Amino acid sequence: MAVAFPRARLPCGVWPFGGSAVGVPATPNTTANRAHARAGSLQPPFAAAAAAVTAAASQSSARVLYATPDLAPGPGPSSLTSAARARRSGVSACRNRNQATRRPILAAAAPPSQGPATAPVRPDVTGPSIEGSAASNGTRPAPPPGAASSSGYSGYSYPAASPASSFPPPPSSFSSVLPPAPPPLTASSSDLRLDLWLSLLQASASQLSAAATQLTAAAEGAATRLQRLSSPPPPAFPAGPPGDQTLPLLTDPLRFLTDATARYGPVVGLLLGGERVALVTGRAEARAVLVEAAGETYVKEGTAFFPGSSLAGNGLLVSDGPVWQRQRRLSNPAFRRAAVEAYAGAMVAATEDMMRGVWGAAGGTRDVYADFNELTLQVTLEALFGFGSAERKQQQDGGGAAAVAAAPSFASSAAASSEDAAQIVSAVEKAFTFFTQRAATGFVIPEWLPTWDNLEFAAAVQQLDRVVYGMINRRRQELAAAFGSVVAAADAAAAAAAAGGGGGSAAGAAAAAGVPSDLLTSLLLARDEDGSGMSDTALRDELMTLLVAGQETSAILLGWASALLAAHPEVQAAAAAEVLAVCGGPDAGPPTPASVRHMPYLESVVLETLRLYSPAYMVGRCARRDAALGPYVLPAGTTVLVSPYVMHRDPEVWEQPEAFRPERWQELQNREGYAGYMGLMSNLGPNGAYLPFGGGPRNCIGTGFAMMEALLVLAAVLQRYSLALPPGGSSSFPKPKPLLTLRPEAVVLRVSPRRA
Ligand code: HEM
Repeated sequence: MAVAFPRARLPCGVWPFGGSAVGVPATPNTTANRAHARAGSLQPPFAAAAAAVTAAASQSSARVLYATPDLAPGPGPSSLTSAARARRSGVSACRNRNQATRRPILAAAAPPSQGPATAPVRPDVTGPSIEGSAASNGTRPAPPPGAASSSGYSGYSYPAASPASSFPPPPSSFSSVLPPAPPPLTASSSDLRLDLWLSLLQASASQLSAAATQLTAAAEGAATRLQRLSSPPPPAFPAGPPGDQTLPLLTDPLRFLTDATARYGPVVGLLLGGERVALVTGRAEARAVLVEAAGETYVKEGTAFFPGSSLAGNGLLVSDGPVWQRQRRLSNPAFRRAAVEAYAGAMVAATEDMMRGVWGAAGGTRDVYADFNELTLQVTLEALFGFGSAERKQQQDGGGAAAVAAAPSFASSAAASSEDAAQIVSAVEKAFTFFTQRAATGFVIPEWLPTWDNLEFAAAVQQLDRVVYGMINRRRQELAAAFGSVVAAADAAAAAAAAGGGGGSAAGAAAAAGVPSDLLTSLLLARDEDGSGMSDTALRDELMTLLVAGQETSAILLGWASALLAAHPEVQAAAAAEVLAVCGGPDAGPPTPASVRHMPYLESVVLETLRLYSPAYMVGRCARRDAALGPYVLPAGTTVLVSPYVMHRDPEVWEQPEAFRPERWQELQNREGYAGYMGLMSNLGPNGAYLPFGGGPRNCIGTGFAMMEALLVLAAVLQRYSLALPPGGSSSFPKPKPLLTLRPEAVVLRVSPRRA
């Protein structure tokens, strides 16, 4: 049973990296500004006024609408930690304004005691949470007395794989209960919208007094922003263009970033929507922000233009502090080389599907960016949830009933997967369309506002939640059936990983027992030093984060790489010659993780593509305290935007910065020496100005995955096809469209099959 993926182009895109060119941010750490953040982003000075007006509704409904415990109705004060109590009572002014936009859970419509809501709600709202670290640090309600006890085993840990592991150990308490299976979705989407709408109204009505307080605070925040528009910058703030720069930035982000840097230097002081922003493009300064003072001074929380979303919840991209540390530590093993190589089959299979299917034996003119969007969605869904893996395994094993009987879990997953995949694909398509439209308008309308788009988006997120929680539940049962219990499965996986067996990964060990070896399994089996694992909520948030962070970025990389290869036939010829020499001609077997290791030129093509067209063209942080940056002082609350796009084209660092010259990477390697691309990217590059995957502790966890995918897909394509720009010369080269990410508008190429 083949999993059907939509043929339509996915207009995907969420800017997971902060620093979008859209929106008016809020300075963190004040209630007023958090309210403003929820009020969304408008052009100044309207933003300030809008913030004041909308803050009331935001605050009035937030407690009921969002599952973040300090905002949502949860257990009574006695069951909260002191931090959570403080936040509820408004004592802490510093809690993440982003989080407030992330969990539009309409708990008011159907409190847990009333049984299943028409619109399903997340288990952490209706039932007990099992998130150890979060519960203990106050970001989630603790499990109620009598909840199933802790998974309660310990004694092993995964070796450190990233700077994240140097952080202090996690909190030790952890309790585990399975959430109830999410109820089936019975209502139509218009019923859902009606319910959502009523919930919002109810919530607003019941929270008016809180709204009054917040309105005052929002008005103060708005006044501060308005005042900034007419006051001089603070002392020692970096120089920059006078006045609010929102409009020039929105008009042409890439030109604005480049020109501002050329004119004002490595740190530019900006006012954007009344917010103080420092644009950082100097090597030393970027290192200070992303590496040296990361976490201590520069954090994600409070970063302007970083609205967060209920889709990705409180996953790795947006969390900070102990929650992030723990999640990163638990997730790292799933992204080690052996684990990533296990997805190579999915990457090659998706490429072959694309070439056999829409490219065909005759080739033709295609928007390959659209094709790559489908391809990377297929790969991501297989890597995350195993969709399609059962079918492929059957084919690889010779197909037929014997193969299925030998892997009963695969078979049952396959049966469920087609339905689940269809639902996920349709929900993801809706959600990503929502993000793209939101970015394209230049406004960030807060997700809690009951607009038609928001309601559609909320319904899509709920659809995703229902399917994902259902899959988590099923996978727990599969693991328990195969190993006796989930705890035993995690123990077996840890033993296999320690011994280097099962492919050296938790998922590999699970696969040996007939359970799908995907990221869901890996994350489900991940255990911290105290033996605790991820709650279902944390699992869901990480899975959605990986989907959001990994799918479109990879499609963008493939799109730009193909365009550059088509525009530079000599580079394409050299890369294709390397691929054909290593793998053989179009009729030979496809590339593998082992074979792409022998393709240094193709690797250089990918690195050079990422230099010129870094999908994450800005990454954002917030100074959580007054910070000295070179000769400047950034007041607490300043948003810092580091721009890989500008740094990657710095003429002081890169010879002929605008030229596409893959050879430069071999020259660099010979001159400086580095151990493969991972070594190269670990420290902002050998010249301190290369950061397509970020840098420091918050670097991209999916770097290896993305590089492996790019190399395998491009090698498979070059083995079978040649690429050419359509007639029109350089004018047919795709235009960059800097929205949330630096995507191409379209990559229309002529794809022609190679002769054997
Ligand atoms: C070409 C593809 C990709 C690019 C250019 C890219 C780029 C980045 C960058 C620049 C960051 C750092 C953001 C910051 O510092 O604020 C980041 C973080 C992240 N990326 Fe990627 N990424 C890619 C693919 C992937 C893939 C395939 C996955 C997962 C399957 C992934 C998952 C993540 C996650 C979870 C984070 C947050 C890490 C943390 O804060 O601990 N990315 N990515």
